[in-house]
Amino acid sequence: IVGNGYVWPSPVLDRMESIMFQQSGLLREGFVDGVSPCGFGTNIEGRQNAAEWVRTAFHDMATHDAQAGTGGLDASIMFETERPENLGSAFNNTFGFFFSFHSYRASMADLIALGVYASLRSCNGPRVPIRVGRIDATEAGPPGVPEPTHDLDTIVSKFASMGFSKQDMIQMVACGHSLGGVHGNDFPQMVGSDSVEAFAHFDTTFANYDSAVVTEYLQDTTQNPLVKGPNETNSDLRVFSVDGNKTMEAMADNAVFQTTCASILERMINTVPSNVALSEPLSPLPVKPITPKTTLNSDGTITFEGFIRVGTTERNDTELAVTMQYANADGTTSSSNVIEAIPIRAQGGSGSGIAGDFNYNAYQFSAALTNGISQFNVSVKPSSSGIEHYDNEGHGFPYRDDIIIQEPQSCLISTQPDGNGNFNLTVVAAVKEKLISTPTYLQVIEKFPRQGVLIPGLVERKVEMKAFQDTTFGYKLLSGSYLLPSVSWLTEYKVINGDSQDDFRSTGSLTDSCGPF
Ligand code: HEM
Repeated sequence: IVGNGYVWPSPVLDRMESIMFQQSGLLREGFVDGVSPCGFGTNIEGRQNAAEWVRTAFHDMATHDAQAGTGGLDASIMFETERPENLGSAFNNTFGFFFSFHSYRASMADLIALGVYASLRSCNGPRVPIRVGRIDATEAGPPGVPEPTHDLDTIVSKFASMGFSKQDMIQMVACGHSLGGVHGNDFPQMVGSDSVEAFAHFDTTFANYDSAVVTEYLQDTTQNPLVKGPNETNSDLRVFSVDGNKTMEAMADNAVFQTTCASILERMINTVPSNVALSEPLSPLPVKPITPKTTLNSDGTITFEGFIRVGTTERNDTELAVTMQYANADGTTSSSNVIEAIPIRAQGGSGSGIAGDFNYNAYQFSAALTNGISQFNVSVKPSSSGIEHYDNEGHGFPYRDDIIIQEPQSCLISTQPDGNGNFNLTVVAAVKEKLISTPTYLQVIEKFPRQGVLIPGLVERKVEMKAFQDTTFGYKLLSGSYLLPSVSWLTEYKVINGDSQDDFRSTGSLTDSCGPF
């Protein structure tokens, strides 16, 4: 039995793991597209997304107050882009890309942290471990980002209040300024031009994550405008030389640079408000159920369907036979409780990412209600070696059937908005009769626009679901409707009753018409 990393399901971990590792091929998320290749900047002269993403993480973290345990990587910078300390379009460019990934399960702050990982990986840099669970701020925090005009004492004391020593400060600045540079339209006096195209890089290898920013500084061949520019704005020179170049000399070796930067940038992105508990570092699950779905049919059977993603990085073998052994609804099992998950043909059935490759298998299986499924384990049989068993850290992969969202009977009427431009969302769910005595809710994540902030806010809305149709199978069908503002048509919803729920689904997979049961 092979370890699974974390116990599935987990709303945040599942979502962030997919965004982090499913980059191309089948079921691709495409997060790394924004920083690939490393020098990429939406083909706009003077832009490098990878550099902007890393700078965004620093500016967001930099207002952390270590003593008070407030601020840090909490996406408060969304509200702070007008401040002089946050000059430039880097931040809103970054949010513009993260926009479509932001959800109830993927906080902007976690996406900013993941942005550092993706940027460095795309630029041949080290792997920065990614923990998740950051919580987004709902308003601006106090200012406090160091600026190039600040004197050394001010910069040192700002890093100290974030919780970083002088040596940490030197490392963090050098590790940041390996990518990108200074924009003429933000700092014309430093670049000698105020044009958008004028982009003075920190080192000659700005599209490769390496120690050139350090070695060129030590050899005095550097063109870094924060070293060679006007005295008033030479902050890199002041920072790098504060200990007589000791720290910079230690980082000159590229291998040392990589490990030093992985470690200091990890500390940077894990600088969070004290009420945030971060997860263990994410690694790709060796076996992961993707979008498992249940549907109650009018003949009294239940259909279970979804995908099983299997890691294939360590194998020289894509001929994998994948089966699921399931337990009935009452927990009993039998040797005939086996579902075959069939390799998907589209795109070779495979996907990959910066941390490895996957194969996807699909299953669709109908069972009599009396049997049902409560959980399953997965077996993988490679063509050339023994069978592997995956049991979700001993818990089995749970499959709950006390609440079933009925997508065929649910719909999102996007063709006929009401007078205020709202779309009607109707969700029908089959709910076990034993739950009917207490209320069942449709819970919708509504997005709302915020003044001066590119990214909409998220708020949980609840409506009680009403009786819709009886069945003779021990379930009642309930229906709930919610008017979604047009900015919010693509969002997540779930159905919940006490401890029972059918987890978040995307409104994107609903059609325009609610069908009959
Ligand atoms: C004393 C502290 C720091 C000062 C004064 C400073 C200052 C600056 C300035 C003036 C720019 C040019 C921005 C523009 O032209 O729009 C810049 C860019 C950048 N900074 Fe820093 N920085 C500091 C620390 C850091 C740290 C700790 C990191 C990350 C670990 C970082 C990452 C970056 C990156 C990646 C860019 C390039 C952005 C781009 O190319 O669009 N900086 N920094």
